[in-house]
Amino acid sequence: MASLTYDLTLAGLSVGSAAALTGIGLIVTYRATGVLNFAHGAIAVVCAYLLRQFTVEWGWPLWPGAVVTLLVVAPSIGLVLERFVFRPLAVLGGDPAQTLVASIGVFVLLVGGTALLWGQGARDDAPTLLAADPWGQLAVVVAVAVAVGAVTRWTRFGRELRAVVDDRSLAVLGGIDADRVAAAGWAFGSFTAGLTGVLLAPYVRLDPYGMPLLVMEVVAVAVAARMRSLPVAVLVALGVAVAQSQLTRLHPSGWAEPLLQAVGANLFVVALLVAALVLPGVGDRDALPRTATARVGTPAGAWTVALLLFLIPLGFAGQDLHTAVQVPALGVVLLSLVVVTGRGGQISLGQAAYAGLGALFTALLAAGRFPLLPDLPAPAALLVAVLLVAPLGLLTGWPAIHRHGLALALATFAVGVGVSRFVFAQPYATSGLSLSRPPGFEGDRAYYILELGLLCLALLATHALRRGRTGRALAAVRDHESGASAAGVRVPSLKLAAFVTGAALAALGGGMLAMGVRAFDPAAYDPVRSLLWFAAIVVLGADSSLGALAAAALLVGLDAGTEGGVATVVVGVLAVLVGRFPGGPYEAVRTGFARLLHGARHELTPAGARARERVRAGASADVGRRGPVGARGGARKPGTRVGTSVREVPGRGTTRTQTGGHEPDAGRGTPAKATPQPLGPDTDAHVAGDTDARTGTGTGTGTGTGTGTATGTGTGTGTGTGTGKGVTVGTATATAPSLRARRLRLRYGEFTALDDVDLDVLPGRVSAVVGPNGAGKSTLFHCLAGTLRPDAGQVRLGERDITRLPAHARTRLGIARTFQQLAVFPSMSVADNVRVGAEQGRVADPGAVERALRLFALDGAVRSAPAAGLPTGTLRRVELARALAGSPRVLLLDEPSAGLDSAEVAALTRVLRALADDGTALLVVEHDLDLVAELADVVHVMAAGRIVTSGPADHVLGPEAGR
Ligand SMILES: Nc1ncnc2c1ncn2[C@@H]1O[C@H](COP(=O)(O)OP(=O)(O)OP(=O)(O)O)[C@@H](O)[C@H]1O
Repeated sequence: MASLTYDLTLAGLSVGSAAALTGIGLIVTYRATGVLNFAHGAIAVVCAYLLRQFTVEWGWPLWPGAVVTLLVVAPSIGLVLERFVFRPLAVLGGDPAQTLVASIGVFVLLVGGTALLWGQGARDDAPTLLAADPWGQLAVVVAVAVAVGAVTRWTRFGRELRAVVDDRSLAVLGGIDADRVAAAGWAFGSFTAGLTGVLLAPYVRLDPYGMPLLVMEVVAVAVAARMRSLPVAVLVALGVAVAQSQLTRLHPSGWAEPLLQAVGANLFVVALLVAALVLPGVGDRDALPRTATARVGTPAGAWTVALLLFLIPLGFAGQDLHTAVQVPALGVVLLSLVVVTGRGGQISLGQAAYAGLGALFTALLAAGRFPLLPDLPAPAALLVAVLLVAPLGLLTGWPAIHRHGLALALATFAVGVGVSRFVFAQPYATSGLSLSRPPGFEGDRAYYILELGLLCLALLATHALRRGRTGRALAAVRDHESGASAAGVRVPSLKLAAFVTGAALAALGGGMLAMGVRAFDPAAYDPVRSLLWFAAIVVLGADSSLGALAAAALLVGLDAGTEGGVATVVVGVLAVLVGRFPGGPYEAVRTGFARLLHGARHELTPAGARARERVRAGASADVGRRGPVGARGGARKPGTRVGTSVREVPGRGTTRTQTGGHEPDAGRGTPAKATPQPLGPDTDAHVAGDTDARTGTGTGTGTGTGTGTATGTGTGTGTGTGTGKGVTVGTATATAPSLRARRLRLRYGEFTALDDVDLDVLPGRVSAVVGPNGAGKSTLFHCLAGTLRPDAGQVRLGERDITRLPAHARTRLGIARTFQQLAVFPSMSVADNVRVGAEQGRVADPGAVERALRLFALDGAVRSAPAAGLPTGTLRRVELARALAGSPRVLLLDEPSAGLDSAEVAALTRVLRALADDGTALLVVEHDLDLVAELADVVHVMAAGRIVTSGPADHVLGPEAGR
């Protein structure tokens, strides 16, 4: 027994050494470049094939072949990738999601290239570099780990590496050549990949698809080491491998046997699931790159052309028709990615799992082998399978609630690999499950027609989900998750819904694929497919149903028309390039054609860009018009309010009176509304008018006060003489509640950021929080907005305790917010940005969109321009309009003047003041003391996590402030 233990340990150490090498390579590349190299396994396979080519095919001696493979080819692959794929991306801004897509592209490209060059079949004659005896391999691992540790710790290069890892931009400013460090990281990472490949190849099947996946399964080792510690990676690799080896000794009988066997054979997959789903996410950064999810405009007539192209196969016969049967089915699978990735912005590298489950369940149900369910006719089996798989979408949907970017990629990849190993690779699934087509549709032509029908249904479902309220909410989540949450979108449930719908569509497509070939083939739903499909949908227009159809046709057609692997290579090349072209490949092709045909780019400028240009022109004119208002407004004395109004809202029993001030130089300003806007019948609306928000020129009377009376029934009258302050934004809700914080405490580790903070944000008042950097202002703001939960204390809205409510729920109660860093939805038009706020806000008020647009002068050409690329001042207005469109009762503004010029600040001040006059409770966190003095009724000064002073602005800031 002792010797068996010893032998199994040795076997485990041998596998563990290869895993440790992979872990070391992944960590070093990640540390040097910030990229988790998904192509690591593919590089390993390329090197293994190359060594075999040198030695077996060309008859080279082993060691020269190994030296060329490992010391020349492998590092060169890394250098080429760094120079031509990842360095250009770093130059463009180093978006981690873009590099993730590129590394998946490299994976797909290398796997496809390997299949093209060496065929798709497995080889079992790979040369053995080191004997199965693990000691040699272990020695290599230890030597590599020690060398990396020594270089990192004691050499100049190591210091440079650490500097780049800490802060790349700072390191570059300090004179360090970050590209050289990255190149070295890539070269070393590729060397370890090559070494893993040639060491593993003799002991596993050398094939283009299976082996890269096998190598990538051990990414768990690097994740468990938090992409940081080499000793932890080596220990985890060896530990898991030895445990996996020892598990083969256990032979329990009964139900546990297959489970234990599956776990024993796939302990690295279990480790991957734990590392990706249970441990905190690594590299938890943003979602997908914009180019990956950019809405691709559909050229006129494209759907007609697509329809005709999809009808062409009806004229095919024989093998061609049989092949064509795969296209609609794959189209349905890819539509699932349009929902999840294209519209929802969620990375999903596990979609093949859902397609495979759909196929497997359909086959099992039709064969009467599904537990507890009777055998069903094929159509019913497909339907039930879809219903059963849909909730399993939570497997990836749940991790997506808290994970983004790389962490979500790993989680979904882990689920895909887990399902593949623990479900698809089990005897019941691999023992040849056949599947018949529905009666009446047995022939390929008839079945193709049935598929077209199902594809149309899937297109309709996708269309419904991408249009309207849900579609806008999904796009908002994709564009800016916190912004969406602040607008009131229920982000977690929407993500779950996207993944569940995606799983259902994938299951439908998977079942159709299986019926097409009349069998369940586990290889057709391999996790590598997930990567290929994801890359295909990203490069061919993620947020485009037409793109999904094109991708399906491309994947099936290219492989059928040429050699297997060509489609993979094409998709890989496109995915590698996707980050290089702003707007994605379509835009690049379109621009290229435009240049070729007309020699001028603008001639084919899409409508959105044209609108943007119009808007830019308009925006500058607009700012010009605002100039005088800003200049005048900025000079107003503190403590005085101009443009006073008296409003009565009998219906609500509210009377607020503000007496006006003196405007010393208002003569240059905007003429006031002589007659304040009567309130409409909808007295609940906060945003009722926009009389002169956009006018900034003219002659005023210099001084004066305005009065206005409005009734809740809309019959109000008003009189006024102007000072130019006449922004009327609607009526206050008489019952507008206060937002109150009591004894808020929050610690970041040992550091106390909030220490017993009390704060009241009252209706009709502007409260401001000021203080030095690090005082705790933002932390307090986040506690009020719901993005942070205090350790102790309470936040109340009126009588309601909202301390534990998330941000979107607070928005729906009427607490809107804006962000210091703009949080607009760049792919959406200005009007749609505002519409999201109206649809998800406190009250669904269809008129609120137009009112908010008018109030912020966004109702001209700018309304239909995509938000991406608009000037900061315009985007601030968009964000405010979105916040107001939800009819908030409390408005929280985090440094609202950031990025605005003085004219824009003055215009903003006017609108905010009017909102407060209208009954909204405003809280402003602001560094600009002039603005605070101009605007705030009450100022709270924070220092070291406490509110140290509170009072009227001129008391707290001094009478000179704001002059
Ligand atoms: N996530 C965090 N982890 C640890 N410390 C944090 C975190 N966020 C903020 N802090 C620290 O808490 C303190 C308060 O930060 P906060 O951002 O609330 O201050 P602030 O007054 O808004 O500063 P600024 O005006 O510079 O934005 C600071 O010392 C900051 O370094």
